[in-house]
Amino acid sequence: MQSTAMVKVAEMMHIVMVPWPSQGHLNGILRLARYLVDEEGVLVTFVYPNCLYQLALNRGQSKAALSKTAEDAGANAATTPLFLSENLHIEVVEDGLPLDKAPDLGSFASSISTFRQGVQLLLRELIRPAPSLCSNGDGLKSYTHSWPTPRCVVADTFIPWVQDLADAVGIPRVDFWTSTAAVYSMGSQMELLVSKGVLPLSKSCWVDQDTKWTAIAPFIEGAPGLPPFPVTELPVEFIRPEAATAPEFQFMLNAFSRIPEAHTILIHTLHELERPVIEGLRAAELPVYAVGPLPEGLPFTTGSASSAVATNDCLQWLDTQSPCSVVYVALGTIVKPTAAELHSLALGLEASQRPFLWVIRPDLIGTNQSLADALPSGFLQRTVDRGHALVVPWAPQTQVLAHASIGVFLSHCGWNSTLESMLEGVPMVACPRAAEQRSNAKWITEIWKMGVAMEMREDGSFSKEAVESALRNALSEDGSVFFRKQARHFKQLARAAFQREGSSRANIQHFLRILRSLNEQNSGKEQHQEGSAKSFIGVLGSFAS
Ligand SMILES: O=c1ccn([C@@H]2O[C@H](COP(=O)(O)OP(=O)(O)O[C@H]3O[C@H](CO)[C@@H](O)[C@H](O)[C@H]3O)[C@@H](O)[C@H]2O)c(=O)[nH]1
Repeated sequence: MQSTAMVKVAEMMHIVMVPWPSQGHLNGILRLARYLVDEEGVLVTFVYPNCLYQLALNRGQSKAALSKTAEDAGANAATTPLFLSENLHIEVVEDGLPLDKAPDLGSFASSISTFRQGVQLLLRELIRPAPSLCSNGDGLKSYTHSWPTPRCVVADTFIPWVQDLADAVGIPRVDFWTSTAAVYSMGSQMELLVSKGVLPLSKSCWVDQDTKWTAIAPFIEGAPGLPPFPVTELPVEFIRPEAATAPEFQFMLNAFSRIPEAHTILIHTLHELERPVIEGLRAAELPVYAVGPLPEGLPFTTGSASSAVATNDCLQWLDTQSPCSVVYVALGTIVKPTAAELHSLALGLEASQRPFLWVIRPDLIGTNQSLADALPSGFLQRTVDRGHALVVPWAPQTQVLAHASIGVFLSHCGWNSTLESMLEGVPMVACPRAAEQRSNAKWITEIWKMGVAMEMREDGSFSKEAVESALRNALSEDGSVFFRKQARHFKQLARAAFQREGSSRANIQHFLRILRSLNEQNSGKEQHQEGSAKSFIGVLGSFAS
């Protein structure tokens, strides 16, 4: 006889979630998983790419902390499902990526088949009607509990092949986008821009063919919800001179060209932040829903965020600083400033005469270099040794930003960092380096006006003077009052998103109603029946708001 708990589980909605294997992409979707489980009573099977799992362990997270059961703590991470809570099932899947460095688009492209195969096996396993207790011999374990067939697979926009896997098992793919609606809108135009011959940019568009950042190309028109904008605002991978032959370009083109196949699109943004763009995307018949900024959930969502050493070092040092005085500097998990840029940052920070907490990841320092070698001569003695600064390999960023001593966040404008800064009402100094960060920086500084843009040279590099001047502007008496007021306004909006009447909460509930309705429509039908995807579109239409 089934227990009451088992009966209840059988009635619950089950969703599979697949991130793109990089920290910046993992964080948002993992937060969504936790939210669905904790607040909406959904069962989630979450694919955790092995390279990120190992990275989290290496950064000081104990296996026991990653997995809440004693059995899992001693088991082989690559093959063992981890149970973080009764209703959140983490499945570590081999991704073929190197464990010693953050994966880039290039390395991911070459290892794609390993990850794809792992996800495919998992999906097939989950769709099996009856669970079994033994290993299936493919390195994946079968479940020991009977969760219902997944209703959909939510996957990062960068892994569009999940569409094929979802089609094969007869469930819809839901696209999860980890950046702004604005950049999604730009991406939705990529195929068209290629067919019109606008992209890849012709070499004649470049002032200097060795320069990655400066283009004299036309404005782009027609992106849903966006006014015409200069081509240089497109993500760097779209426009760099070597784009035509770069694997990243084809990779992006492939990802964005499969947008129309997704049954619904969840964007990790806030409706109130990007209303015209979201409305423009909907008018273009893209079923988008803003579902951010998702609250931080799992302790390991930010790598070593809960690593006791990093947390204590940073927070204790921040406790010794005056309110709103400290510059927090962190460039995310991928961006690699050049040696000259590291020097400009160091000297600009020193010249600003403000206390600072600076994250310098180990991979930013040469293999045979020490931290001191990577920085200007005597810099650490003049700053850290005198108690004016702290330099760490990794910081508990969300806790740092929440600390009362933080005055400004000098950031590369990665979207997670931007949302985290917004959630704490911290003004920003924008130092975009790659990907879609130039567009994010524009919104932060020109539209939301919650920070200062650092002046860039034509080739996209920056000087010590640019760092110093941006910090002085942001922290000047007038500047700090103005930017803090703006940042506080967005903090309120961001925090309201998941309150009772909050827009993102309502959007998530709306999305779940669509899935439930699909469930009802399909009840009594075969799970693998062709056409379930089409009926999903029908249901979506009837819910469209
Ligand atoms: O010392 C650190 C440094 C980073 N983080 C966390 O790591 C994440 C970094 O994410 P993000 O700010 O988005 O930067 P990237 O890792 O560089 O993210 C990539 O992915 C993002 C999401 O698509 C894009 O917006 C970026 O441009 C792209 O570089 C954030 O949650 C941070 O809290 C820490 O916890 N501690």
